[in-house]
Amino acid sequence: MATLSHARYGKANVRLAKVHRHAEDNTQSITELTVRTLLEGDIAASWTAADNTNIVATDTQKQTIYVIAKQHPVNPPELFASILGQHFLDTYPWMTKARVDVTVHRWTRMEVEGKMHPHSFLRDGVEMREVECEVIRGEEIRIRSGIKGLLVLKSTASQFWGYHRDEYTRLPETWDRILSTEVEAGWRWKEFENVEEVRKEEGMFDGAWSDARRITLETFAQEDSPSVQNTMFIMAEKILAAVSGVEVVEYSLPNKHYFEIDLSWFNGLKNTGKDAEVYAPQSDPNGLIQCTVTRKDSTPPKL
Ligand SMILES: O=c1[nH]c(=O)c2[nH]c(=O)[nH]c2[nH]1
Repeated sequence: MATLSHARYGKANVRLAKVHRHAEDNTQSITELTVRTLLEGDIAASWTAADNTNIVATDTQKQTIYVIAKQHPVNPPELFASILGQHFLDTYPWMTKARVDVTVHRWTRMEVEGKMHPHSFLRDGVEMREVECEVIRGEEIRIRSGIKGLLVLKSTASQFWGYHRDEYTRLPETWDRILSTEVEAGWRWKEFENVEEVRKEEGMFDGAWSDARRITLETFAQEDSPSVQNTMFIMAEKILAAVSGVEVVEYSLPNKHYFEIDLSWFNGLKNTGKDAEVYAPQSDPNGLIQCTVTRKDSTPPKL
């Protein structure tokens, strides 16, 4: 006989935008989100016995997302995710865990004739702010925040040498190369007792996001990088030093290679080493370098 060992379900890719009207200065702002909810609890009978009694339809979950977004703040996304997750547990006593993932899309205020425009925005890049949140009945609230899709490149001050060499090695050592990556960074918060505790600490979520983003960009730009590995570790160390509520920092960085092109076949044209100017950007394959950096002596949170 087979057993259902795990089941959860919900609505993914729920898109919503909320307009904030600021009466004081007659400006508006907008927050655009993609939300995913996943519920767990006493729901197995739907899978194993075709009994939907305890199934809160995924359509109901979607409608709930809209209603909660109307009734509560959607910023910071960590608080919105906690409120939504707690709502599902409060409303449906047979549910034991609500997982809520929120992606915030960029809308940056337009500058028009040298002034910030009151209600017009532009999408300046595909970078996203990410939140994963688990609200568990009788336990704590777990939150992981992050950045995705932040594409960066530096045209020098990146090296890679001293690595293991054997009969499979073709890569030449380099003391000057292009370095490019699409930043995926995440930070796991200490656990929160309840939504009230998340609300109390509301201000630190935006602060952590802007610190992590600033540290990532500054370190990338300023360090003469000996490897992606070392650069990402320094970024993570700095974030842990800057943001006290964070216990773990994770990075996942693709190494988006830019190959030198040997043009010596063309009348001895020099285009390698210190003469390199024209490069071939590679879409694949790419290096992929990941790390988890934990505050010393801390118990890492579970999410
Ligand atoms: O920063 C790097 N780390 C590596 O592990 C690696 N491997 C590689 O081929 N190039 C690079 N660059």
